[in-house]
Amino acid sequence: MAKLPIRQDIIPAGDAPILTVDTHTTGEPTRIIYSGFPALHGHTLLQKKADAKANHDHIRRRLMLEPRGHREMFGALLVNNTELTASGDADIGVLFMHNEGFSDMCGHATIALGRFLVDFDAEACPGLFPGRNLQLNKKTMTTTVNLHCPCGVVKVTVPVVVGLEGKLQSDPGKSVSFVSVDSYATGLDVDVTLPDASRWSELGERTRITVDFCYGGAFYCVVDAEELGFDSLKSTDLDALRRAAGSLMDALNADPQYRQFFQHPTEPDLGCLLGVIIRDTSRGVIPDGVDGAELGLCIFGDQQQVDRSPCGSGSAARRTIGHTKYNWPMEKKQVYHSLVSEASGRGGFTAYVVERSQDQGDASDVAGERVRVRVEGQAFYTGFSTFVVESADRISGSGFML
Ligand SMILES: O=C(O)[C@H]1NCC[C@@H]1O
Repeated sequence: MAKLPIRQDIIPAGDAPILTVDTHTTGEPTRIIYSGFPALHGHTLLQKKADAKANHDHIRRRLMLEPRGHREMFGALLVNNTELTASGDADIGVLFMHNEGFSDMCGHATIALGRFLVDFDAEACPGLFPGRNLQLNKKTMTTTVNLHCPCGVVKVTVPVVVGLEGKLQSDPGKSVSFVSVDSYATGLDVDVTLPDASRWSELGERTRITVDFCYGGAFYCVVDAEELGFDSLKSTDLDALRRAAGSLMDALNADPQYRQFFQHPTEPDLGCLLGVIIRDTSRGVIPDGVDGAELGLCIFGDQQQVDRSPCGSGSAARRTIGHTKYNWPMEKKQVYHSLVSEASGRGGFTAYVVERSQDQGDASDVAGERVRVRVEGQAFYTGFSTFVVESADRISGSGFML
């Protein structure tokens, strides 16, 4: 363990110290775990995810929840050997985690990982990404990393400069981008009936609302703020929005008739509704060089975690809705703002369709064609940590959330 600033032999309780690099992407944290997490059993990334859930969830809780984290923390565990790194289809794997479990795609974390996977010092992280062989595109001054996420391979493009000793370093002043897996709408203008137990006060007397469902590496229910009974996203009580999103999620998960809108065509394990994205198309600062903007709020997971970023996988899903429902031209660049980027005028995610997917799969389970969406955003380093649990500490080993 690195030299500690205290005169104390920290005797970790069983587990090795865990080393992380902390980042934020438009305010949304990503705690990148690069050393100390127990080796995961299984050949495939999804098998390793199942092992992490079954046998090491206490460590997820330790790193995501208090006192080391908080209810809005997000994490990314690097996995340097998966079935796709073995086949050469990916460079390195990742498992995403948050305050109540693991998720299958995360765009804001992917943007942060793009920088870290270019920047990390191989000597400080022995064994991490052993096959790292970054190719420099001198014309665009970028390099790419093929990231194996649970949803599939995501191609990450990182602007770089040639830094110390001629090694590539990410350029903190430019946006990292990624091209996500096939994105497609699964339901447009779907009527949802809300049972009394799943209604919220802002609905008034209404018992039905109309929503869209879309996949952008994770499944989302996308709905306008007004449809939920809120006049906008700007001056609204975040807890009221959290309650409404939680009630809507409960109603969608409880009623089998809606299951069709978030079933994965090939991997049952990926068939879950990650969150609700509340849209306010009346707002959104339009930066130079883009065609449109909208404000949104991604509320995800069973604990209604609130994404501070515009949500990368959600931006891919929403841009796909623009393509499918509103027939936007593929090259139309839309900026997706969160409350943080709207307030600061910086950090919106730009998304546009780069291609129609070659394999349109089984058209019966989608509400429009499958497309590939590029999402761009900026991430920054915020800290570097060594996390331990002292052997006498009987409180914090598995985290807690009040
Ligand atoms: O940016 C994203 O895609 C993620 N942010 C939190 C919830 C989503 O997974």
